[in-house]
Amino acid sequence: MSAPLVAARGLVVAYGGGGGLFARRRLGVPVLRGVDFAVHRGETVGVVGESGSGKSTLGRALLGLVRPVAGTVSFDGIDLLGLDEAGWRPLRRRMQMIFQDPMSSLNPRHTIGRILAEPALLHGLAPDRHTAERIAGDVLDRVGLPAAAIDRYPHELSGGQRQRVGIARAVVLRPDFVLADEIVSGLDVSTQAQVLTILKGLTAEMGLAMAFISHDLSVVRALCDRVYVMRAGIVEEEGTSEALFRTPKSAYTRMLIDAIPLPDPDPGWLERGAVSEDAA
Ligand SMILES: Nc1ncnc2c1ncn2[C@@H]1O[C@H](COP(=O)(O)OP(=O)(O)OP(=O)(O)O)[C@@H](O)[C@H]1O
Repeated sequence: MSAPLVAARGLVVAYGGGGGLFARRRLGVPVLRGVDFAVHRGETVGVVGESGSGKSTLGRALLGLVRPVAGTVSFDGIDLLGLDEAGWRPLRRRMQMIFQDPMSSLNPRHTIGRILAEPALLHGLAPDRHTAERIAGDVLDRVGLPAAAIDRYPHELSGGQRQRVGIARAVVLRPDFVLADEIVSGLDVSTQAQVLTILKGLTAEMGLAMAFISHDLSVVRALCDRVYVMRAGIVEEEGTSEALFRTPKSAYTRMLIDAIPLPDPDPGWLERGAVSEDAA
């Protein structure tokens, strides 16, 4: 297999060091305790595990938002831990995040058009405002929102529509890698299916790599090529979705799978999720 696009090796993260002279000595118990992780180009990788197992911390470390005390993180072969601000600049466009709560990550005073057009201008994907607005319109259309949404504000949209904007804002920059952390957990099941269908289509179309953090194993099963199971800061098990859900190796993974409320009788739900759009 080709070299991974995103890779972490021996990752150790501990919170609570604070500042001060003896900060290093005061590091708390590690939240990640030697994690190896990789996402290849075009691959959607799930990260599951019980609350507090370190999923979000792993995601933050991959984007350089927390600094590990040991281990390495690389993106497209570049050692992220050795980068200064100038080194990060060209990478910021290429690594994007979709947040759980788009309401708190979208500027409430900006229209959807501005929220989408500004990053395109800022990162030089559009030479002028007119082109940026056209790009914004195209992306809105791609996530199934009507053209009129361009003049709306985040609070004027439904939760599902806002999450489509969150996805649009991530992909408008044509990134190589997207981190999605619990992005559908606040939505009802049918809206979840619509949002995930859009995401699945976009990753396939754009050849996007994605790390998809979720506590919902049935969603991960339907969406992800490969899965990491986290437990108390380590990778308990890793495998293709097919193998891991069919024949889990560890008792912990089996327990998580057994805890899925009802076995999905219809594995095709994700493909058909976009049938009833809430885009109006
Ligand atoms: N900023 C922080 N400062 C201190 N401790 C933190 C911080 N962020 C997370 N933690 C702790 O690190 C551990 C792992 O948290 P993390 O959010 O990575 O887990 P998670 O698997 O994503 O959990 P959840 O599914 O509940 O979001 C938890 O014990 C949490 O309390």
